[in-house]
Amino acid sequence: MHYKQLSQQIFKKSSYLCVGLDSALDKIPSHLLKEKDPIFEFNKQIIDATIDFAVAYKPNIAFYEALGPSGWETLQKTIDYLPKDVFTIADAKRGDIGNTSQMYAKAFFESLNFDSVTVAPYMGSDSVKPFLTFEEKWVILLALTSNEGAQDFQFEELQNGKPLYEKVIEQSQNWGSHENMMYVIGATRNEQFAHIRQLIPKHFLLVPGVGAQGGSLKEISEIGLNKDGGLLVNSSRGIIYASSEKDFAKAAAQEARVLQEEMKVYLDQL
Ligand SMILES: O=C(O)c1cc(=O)[nH]c(=O)n1[C@@H]1O[C@H](COP(=O)(O)O)[C@@H](O)[C@H]1O
Repeated sequence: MHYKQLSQQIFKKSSYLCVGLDSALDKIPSHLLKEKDPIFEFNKQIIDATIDFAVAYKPNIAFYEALGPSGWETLQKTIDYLPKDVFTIADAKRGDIGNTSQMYAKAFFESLNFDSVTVAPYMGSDSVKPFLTFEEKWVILLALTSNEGAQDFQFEELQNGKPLYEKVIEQSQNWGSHENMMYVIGATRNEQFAHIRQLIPKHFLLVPGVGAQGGSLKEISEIGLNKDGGLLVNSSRGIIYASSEKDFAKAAAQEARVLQEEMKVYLDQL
């Protein structure tokens, strides 16, 4: 998907919500377990219920890999089920020496036909660039993550006084452009958010960590939105596990609607 198409979808739906499909057999409602493919049935109902409120979907690949070969089938069915006008993110956090990254890119962009994949920057430019050679496909580079362990390396101060995550952002900018690269910035990082936005005013930011991890949609939106939208805010557990009963899809729709309605307020202020 092109930058412009994504931006148009955001204004059409008045939403920059990404629904995280972190779907696990021990978390989905028990009545679905009798289905042939319980996770696909769950995803299908979640997608149907939330599609009016979301512009992107992000299956976290770990949840599918954990199921073995059938998990990959479920993932493929889920991605095929999603309408073509939503932005799809393979949350796989990949990155390796060049020829291996090339294969990861083929797996997610050609075989599964995702629009984007999350990539770790640790191995440097030659591990990321192979992902950037595919038309209309995106790299979403981990920059400043939402988890506690982000303190271990990402905030490490370099000789020039800047934190490591800032170097990642600055150095990676010439690997691609704002039309094929996004950055992951955790919603729990609002103290750093304004400065990051200054460094990369045009890039889309994928922001996980609202809902279950406690990030504030208001603060992130006020700082992070730009004239093209510029944000994809993810919630996984807060939406998909809003209820563990038969009404789970309705409850997911309600959670997604609440986020979308708040997003509309911020978009209308642009
Ligand atoms: O790359 C990600 O999506 C990601 C980066 C990050 O810094 N923090 C983070 O939580 N995530 C992912 O975003 C999702 C967050 O899920 P919830 O906390 O349930 O909304 C999970 O799939 C995480 O793997």
